[in-house]
Amino acid sequence: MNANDLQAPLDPPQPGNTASLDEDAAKIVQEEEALLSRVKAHLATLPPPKPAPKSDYDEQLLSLRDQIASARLEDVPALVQQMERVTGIAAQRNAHVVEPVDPKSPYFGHLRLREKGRPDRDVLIGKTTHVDAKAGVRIVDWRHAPVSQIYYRYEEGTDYEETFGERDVEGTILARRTVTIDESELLRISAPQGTFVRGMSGAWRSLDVRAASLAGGQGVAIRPEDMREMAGRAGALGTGAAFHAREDRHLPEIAALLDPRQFELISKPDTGIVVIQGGAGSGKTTIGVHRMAFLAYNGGRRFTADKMLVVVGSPALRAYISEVLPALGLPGIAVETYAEWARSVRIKTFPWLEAPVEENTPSVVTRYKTHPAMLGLFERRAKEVLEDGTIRRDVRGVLYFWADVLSDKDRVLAAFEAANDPEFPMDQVKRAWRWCADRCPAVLDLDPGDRTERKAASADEPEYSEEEHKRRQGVDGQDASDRDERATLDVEDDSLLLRAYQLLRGELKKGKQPLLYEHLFVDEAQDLAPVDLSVLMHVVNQPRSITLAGDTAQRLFMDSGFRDWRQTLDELGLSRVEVEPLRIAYRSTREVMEFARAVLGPLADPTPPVAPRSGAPVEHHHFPSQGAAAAFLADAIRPLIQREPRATLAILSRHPEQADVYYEALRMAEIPHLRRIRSYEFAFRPGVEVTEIRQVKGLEYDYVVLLDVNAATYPADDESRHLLHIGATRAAHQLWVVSSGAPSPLLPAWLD
Ligand SMILES: Nc1ncnc2c1ncn2[C@@H]1O[C@H](COP(=O)(O)OP(=O)(O)OP(=O)(O)O)[C@@H](O)[C@H]1O
Repeated sequence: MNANDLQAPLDPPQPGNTASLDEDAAKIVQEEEALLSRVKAHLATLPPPKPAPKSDYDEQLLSLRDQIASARLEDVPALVQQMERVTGIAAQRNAHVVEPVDPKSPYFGHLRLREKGRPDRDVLIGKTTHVDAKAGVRIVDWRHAPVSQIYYRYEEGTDYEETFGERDVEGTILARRTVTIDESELLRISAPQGTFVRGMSGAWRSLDVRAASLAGGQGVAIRPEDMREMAGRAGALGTGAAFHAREDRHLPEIAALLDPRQFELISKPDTGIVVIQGGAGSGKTTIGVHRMAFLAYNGGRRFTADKMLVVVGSPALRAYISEVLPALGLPGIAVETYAEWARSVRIKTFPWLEAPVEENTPSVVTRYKTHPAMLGLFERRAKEVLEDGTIRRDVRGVLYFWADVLSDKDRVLAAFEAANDPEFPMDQVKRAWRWCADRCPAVLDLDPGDRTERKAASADEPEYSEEEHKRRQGVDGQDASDRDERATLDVEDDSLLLRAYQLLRGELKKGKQPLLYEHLFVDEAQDLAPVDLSVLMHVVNQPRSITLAGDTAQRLFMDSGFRDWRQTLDELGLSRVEVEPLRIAYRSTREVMEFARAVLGPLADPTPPVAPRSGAPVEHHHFPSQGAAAAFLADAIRPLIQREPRATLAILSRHPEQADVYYEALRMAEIPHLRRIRSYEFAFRPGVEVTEIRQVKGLEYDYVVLLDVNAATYPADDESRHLLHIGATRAAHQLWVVSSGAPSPLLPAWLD
């Protein structure tokens, strides 16, 4: 074969078992089978890949050089990019070998292109690049920009214009198909003409039009949408949708399914801030991690794994995405919750500050410390003290500054009066100020090195009452500051201290080096305060490359200072950054999304999401007591587990005590694979998990039951609305709502 072989029509198709398909569909299947046979035959001729020694990439580079020598012009950029990537990876410590093409699943996309004056050619999209012009096989990594742009942006039958290396190319997409190849077998083809699946017997059949549009959520697994008639009867849990589901329920790697809008966000320029506002299940996490893969591939040595940070909302979400990062070629990326990250950096920055963290911070104090007015005050005061030189420039000076700003009554009151926040009236501000004025000096006294100095400067301290003084001095008259109970930090102080450090001293440090990442992805950003985001933005190297993803409808920390994206971006000085909306809800069915939107009431986005899949109606089951509800659930769950052993079911309550009651009842009913999740230790495998809604943020299940959706548990307030919305949108296929007392007023009237 020569370099032009891919331009020739495909080998005569092997006759497949396509009897039930019409002529056009059969032709498509036969073309794809022939193509796969050719690729398989070629891959079988390759020597088995030798694991390259960790520090030696010469072999891979030599092989790529040989491929380039015999490649066609338009293939050269992909190969050069792969070479750069190998070189870049080799440069990292803990380097990993670039994977060869996996013969079991060599590609997931097929483009047939026609360019002016050239014969037609086939380009396959996969997870790594392999071009063998002689064998007529051209597989290109999905992250390789020009080719992937054609794959993701253009539809079959449309004309395209792209730049390949130095060359502008115009052409037409003759065919654009997404294929599922597993264990070297072609199992599914999605094309504009239809979706064709191969059954167990080897016979191909066409999914009906409705089912064919239901792509989503399960990665390469085949969804048994056409099995829906099996189940979905009212009063039965389970729709049949989880029958063939994946065993592993971590976030899937779904490069094959990305839609043009998602790809647009993933492939945004590597510098700049991309802010994604998308409803539940619209692919925010998916985009964040795929964008990192894209940057790592295209950004050369800048975006190596050790230079990227992912900040997630909970340990559960960290576990959820843990498997996809290595699968995307990103092993070793740090994934942390903000609280853990901030705490550890604060401890490293202020190692001598051994203040315990307060467990019962009043909500007014949280509001005070995370309020944008406080961030503004920190920024203004830092500028002033730096200008007038009234600040110690060492790390201890940062602590003084923090204490001073938080407890300077006049300035604080002026700042909050100017902010004029109706949700934070001045009497609450004063209460919070009192807390700080009380505690900050006690924290300063923890620093033995500075205690003497503190006493000398005591004229600046907030005044203690005589009683407090006595307590501080200890009843025996000795200095008892070491055991002053008020010498605690609130969780929110981590951010304030870190921000104060940045404002006064510049970059945070990792050892002696600046703590700087090249890319930051923040998921669930709506639960971070502007000050948290500000700290994070300043640990990213210039020119900044950041992805912020969040959903205002899923806010859980109502005191966190985040109101909406626009306001938060303005507060961060990012007024010109666009908020990128995502509209397609991939995870949940239309029925689930309708319910989830209804419970939001006035908090819902005026533009409803588009949910392409339809499924079982949401059902409300009302019982007089928790016992009766639990007995009913046990009866519904047992057959579900028998019918669909791969299903995942979440039974979600608002409070842990409620989850305990149902868990105990289901345990006594001997429900198999039952797990009570108390502290984010999710299994990501089939079974029944009983937990609280807060814990499942960001995760997904086939089926969800919301427990005790009673008026007493979910009154008509914002927090209840957000919680119900989050709980409901964990469901991919079916949602039940159970009440065991007077139902919540948030339930839509149409549910009964
Ligand atoms: N283009 C797509 N086609 C099919 N499935 C998709 C697509 N994009 C995302 N998904 C799937 O939709 C589900 C939800 O994605 P993801 O978790 O990224 O959404 P999210 O916006 O972060 O959700 P949440 O806000 O609820 O945490 C996942 O199963 C993901 O694989």
